[in-house]
Amino acid sequence: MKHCQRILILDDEEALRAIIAQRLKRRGYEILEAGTAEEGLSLLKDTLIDAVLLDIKLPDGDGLILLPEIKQLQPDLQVVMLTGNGTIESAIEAMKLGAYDYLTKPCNLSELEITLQKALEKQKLLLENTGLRQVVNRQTPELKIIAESAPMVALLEMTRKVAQTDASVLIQGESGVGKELIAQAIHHCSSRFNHPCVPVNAGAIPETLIESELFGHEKGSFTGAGSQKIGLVEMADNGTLFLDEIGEMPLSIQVKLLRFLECGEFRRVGDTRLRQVDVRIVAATNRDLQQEIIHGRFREDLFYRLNGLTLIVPPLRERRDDILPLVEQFLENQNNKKLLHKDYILLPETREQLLNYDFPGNVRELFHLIERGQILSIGGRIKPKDIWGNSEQVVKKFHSSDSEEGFLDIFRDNRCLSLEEVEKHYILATLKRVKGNKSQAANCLGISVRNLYRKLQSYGVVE
Ligand SMILES: Nc1ncnc2c1ncn2[C@@H]1O[C@H](COP(=O)(O)OP(=O)(O)OP(=O)(O)O)[C@@H](O)[C@H]1O
Repeated sequence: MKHCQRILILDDEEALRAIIAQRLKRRGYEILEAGTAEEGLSLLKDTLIDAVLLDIKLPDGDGLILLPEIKQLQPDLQVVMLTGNGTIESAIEAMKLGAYDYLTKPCNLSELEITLQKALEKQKLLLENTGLRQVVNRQTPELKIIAESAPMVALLEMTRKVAQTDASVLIQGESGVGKELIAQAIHHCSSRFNHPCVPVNAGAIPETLIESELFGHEKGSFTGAGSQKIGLVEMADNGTLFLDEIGEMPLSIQVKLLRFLECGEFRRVGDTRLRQVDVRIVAATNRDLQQEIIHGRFREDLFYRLNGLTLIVPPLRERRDDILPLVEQFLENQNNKKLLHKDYILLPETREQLLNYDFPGNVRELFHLIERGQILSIGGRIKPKDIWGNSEQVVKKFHSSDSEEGFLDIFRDNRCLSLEEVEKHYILATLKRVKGNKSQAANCLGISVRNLYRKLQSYGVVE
């Protein structure tokens, strides 16, 4: 998927074009040539160009008049003017109109090469800055992953190995286990670490907007597209694109994503030109994609494309050695951020109960519970009831889920239920218990409110 920079030489002197083209091709640039303004403009309408070498005197036009037209067609590209003696004043005028620099003929090829190189660096910086303004960069400066248990130690070892390759990675695991953290670790340990790691949450973007979020759009390409927008795939150029909750990607977008993954090429919405980027793909899901394929909700060909390497993050209940170190790290972080009272300690019975709890919402639920414990504790000593409410509730929590009124009824007639059905019943019972308060229910379940909404929508409970 490597993208080489493309330069257009727009000059009517064929011999000069040939010399410059030969030199630049040797440096790895892709070169296009045009001898007239008309030819140049027609190329710029169909092909994305990174820089133009533009002669001021053309047989069918003036470079100074052409310059604003070029900039209008492709605002990001850089223009270096070529000028004969006596037209230097025009060249200075061109710089006022937005040209990057000018060179006088006869050209010194080394100088020309350096000028173009600088122009292309500027263009890249401009693109990155636009990207940064548009993306909420959620990368943490120092990535601390707690891994005391044997399964997590093994997973981190695998993560390090996977990071050294450029293969697509699929991270699987229940909600809140730390899939996003592992994705960030892959990026940070890879050779792409000083380029962006851009997250895309397929479940959080409305279906009608996903394509333009991913691939960008041109001004006026649809109602509401008031300005040109660079898509997330372009922002991730040379870095990593993290496709979170890939299982929730609508089928219509899955086709477009597959095409992009196969060749690294895409089109902005409302643009006919093909663009190319070099990105590494890391995807994550808490769904069983094989099941999704069987039910026709996920494309098999996309699954095989994404599934270059698979990492499975185990649920917290299968790696209990991580529970207390995670709590310690959470408390330490909050102290560092000076959010709360300094010395919080877990009473021995609190530790005991945490170690025996099953955490359906995994690490995210653990952190929510500790946060609640901190707020309700007196003098920084976190008791079980600060975390789980009164002791009666605590006992109920540990007896599976009979705190959720009516939940156990679904098992009483020995019905055989899929995990999805059990989850649905549990969620609805929890919602009933908290009298429909969705943020409280999400908190109890250890999932985000957004995630809860999506699940309720899929049950047809909310619109
Ligand atoms: N091993 C770990 N060490 C430290 N913090 C962790 C670890 N695992 C998860 N966390 C923290 O738990 C929270 C949830 O993790 P994360 O968002 O990565 O989970 P996820 O599996 O991507 O969840 P979802 O499926 O809901 O998107 C985050 O605050 C994350 O920093």
